[in-house]
Amino acid sequence: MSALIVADRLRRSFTVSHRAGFLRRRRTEVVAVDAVSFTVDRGEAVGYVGPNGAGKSTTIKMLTGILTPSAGGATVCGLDPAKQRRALAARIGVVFGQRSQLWWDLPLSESFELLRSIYRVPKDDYRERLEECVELLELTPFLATPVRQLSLGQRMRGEVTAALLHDPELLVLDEPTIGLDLESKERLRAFLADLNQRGTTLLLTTHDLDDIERLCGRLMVIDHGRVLADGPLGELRAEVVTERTLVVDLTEPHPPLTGLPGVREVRTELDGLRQHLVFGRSDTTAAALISALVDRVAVHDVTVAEPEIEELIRRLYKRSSSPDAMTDL
Ligand SMILES: Nc1ncnc2c1ncn2[C@@H]1O[C@H](COP(=O)(O)OP(=O)(O)OP(=O)(O)O)[C@@H](O)[C@H]1O
Repeated sequence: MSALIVADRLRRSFTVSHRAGFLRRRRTEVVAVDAVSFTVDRGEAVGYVGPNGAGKSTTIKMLTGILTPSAGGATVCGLDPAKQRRALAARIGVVFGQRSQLWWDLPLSESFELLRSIYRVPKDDYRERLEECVELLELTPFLATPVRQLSLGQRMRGEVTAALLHDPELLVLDEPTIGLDLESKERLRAFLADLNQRGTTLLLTTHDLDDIERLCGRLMVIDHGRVLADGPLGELRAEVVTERTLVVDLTEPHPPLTGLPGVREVRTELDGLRQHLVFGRSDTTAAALISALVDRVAVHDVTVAEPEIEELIRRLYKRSSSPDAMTDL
């Protein structure tokens, strides 16, 4: 696999001035992104997450050539975003949830037509791609509607189409599902997952962790301008989540199922009809526990409960702010 994005000690600071007395102002430096390095291979789908002000948008802006790094550098599609912004624009698609690349007073279809000529997309290629987006994102009912009259969900489907008309290798999305209702979110996620399956690389920032669960094979967690964790969701889970819970539904109520090997805690519900067995990841496996269980009781159903992704990220932050905190997870 070849690297499509290489960030090499990317840094960006801003000088902000604030009042420091009656007439005095003081200037301070805010480091938004602090020597961030990573690579993204062709075909990956990477979620870039972190709390407000972590440095996500600033990173994305540097990777797309909107902002120049204060130090370090990046290569995207083999180009330097800061120096070759126009050439890069022809190779990547960018969707900012909060900003539009469409013309507000024009019908959606005319915005697409304008973008076609700006990007000099050959007519046949354009028609083919547009038809595909129109079908998959169900744009037909509002193609003739001026953009200002579209709902947020309709506009976002239009934005994604606009970003794909020139067949980019990489699609960068900043909060693509923000403000959308559940159905629109799901439709957009399904479309993006399919696009990635067919080879388009995705890099997205999001606060909606269902986006990550659904779309991203890899998660990068950033805070205070630094990458705290980087890896597949499953691996990050295994790193910081030391306990799992087997939820067991029995065919009839039973006293707490204590004494099973590796089980640290038992909680019961419904008079013991449902039991939560908390076990150490390194002490036993769900499979071993289930086979020990069926020897003792009649089991109706089992599920393994993983902590929510929000909890996972909270633990990653906690781990980075205090390495000793791992012991009490
Ligand atoms: N143009 C700017 N001038 C001054 N400070 C800025 C500027 N842009 C960003 N910052 C600061 O840099 C830091 C990182 O901001 P950034 O927008 O990259 O974070 P973010 O992770 O995208 O946050 P959010 O999730 O809220 O969008 C913040 O402290 C922010 O206030």
